[in-house]
Amino acid sequence: MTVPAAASFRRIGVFGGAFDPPHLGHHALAVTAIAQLQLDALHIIPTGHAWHKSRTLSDASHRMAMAELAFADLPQVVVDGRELARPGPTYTVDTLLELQQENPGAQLYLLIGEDQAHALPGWSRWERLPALAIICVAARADSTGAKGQFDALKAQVPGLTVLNMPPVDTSATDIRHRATTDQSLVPLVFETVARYIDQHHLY
Ligand SMILES: Nc1ncnc2c1ncn2[C@@H]1O[C@H](COP(=O)(O)OP(=O)(O)OP(=O)(O)O)[C@@H](O)[C@H]1O
Ligand SMILES: O=C(O)c1ccc[n+]([C@@H]2O[C@H](COP(=O)([O-])O)[C@@H](O)[C@H]2O)c1
Repeated sequence: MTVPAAASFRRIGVFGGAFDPPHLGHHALAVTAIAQLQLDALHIIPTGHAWHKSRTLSDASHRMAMAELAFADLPQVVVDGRELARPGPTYTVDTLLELQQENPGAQLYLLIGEDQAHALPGWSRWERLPALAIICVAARADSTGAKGQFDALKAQVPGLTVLNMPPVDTSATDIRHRATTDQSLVPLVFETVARYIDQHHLY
């Protein structure tokens, strides 16, 4: 894969999510993006008011703490709580505009999983996103067979890049279900995160 930005500029990844909890699929995506896109920094951004999710998310403090644990081994990562501090629904376009202002000349890379890639045309002011960041998509193992549609999406989203990573069959939904049914979480999350979930009686 060719790396699209000029080498002299900082390359900043932006990876938002509920992270309720952060799991090995998120971590694999982060590791892949740092290597393939040669990121200088990767902002992990837990979602504030997730207007697009029907369930109530765990408290922001827990999701921040778990994100710190889950990505602790990656020196490029900054766990960034800006969306948690924002009143009202949070939109990615506003986050990218802020990061662009804070980092003049940097190339931003927006990292999303396959499910969100297909939902992209429903995002707030989504047509503005390709001008703000190169959108990079990771395939998901639990996809509903919409893979071929990356081609259709590429036609709609200038610069859309597909990350070269084997799909990781993990979802936070599955982990929360395991927690409520007393199954081990460790194959799907790091031990530190599993311990945190247990200690704080999440899920
Ligand atoms: N296994 C995975 N492989 C690739 N991308 C993933 C994976 N899991 C989540 N993502 C992506 O990470 C981002 C944040 O996801 P999120 O925190 O909602 O996790 P989730 O597992 O999808 O959660 P839930 O099951 O509660 O919907 C989204 O862009 C999502 O597509
Ligand atoms: O900006 C939007 O309209 C928008 C709509 C849906 C999702 N997002 C962002 O996409 C990221 C992943 O979302 P999710 O639901 O998979 O955790 C997270 O940062 C959300 O804020 C953003």
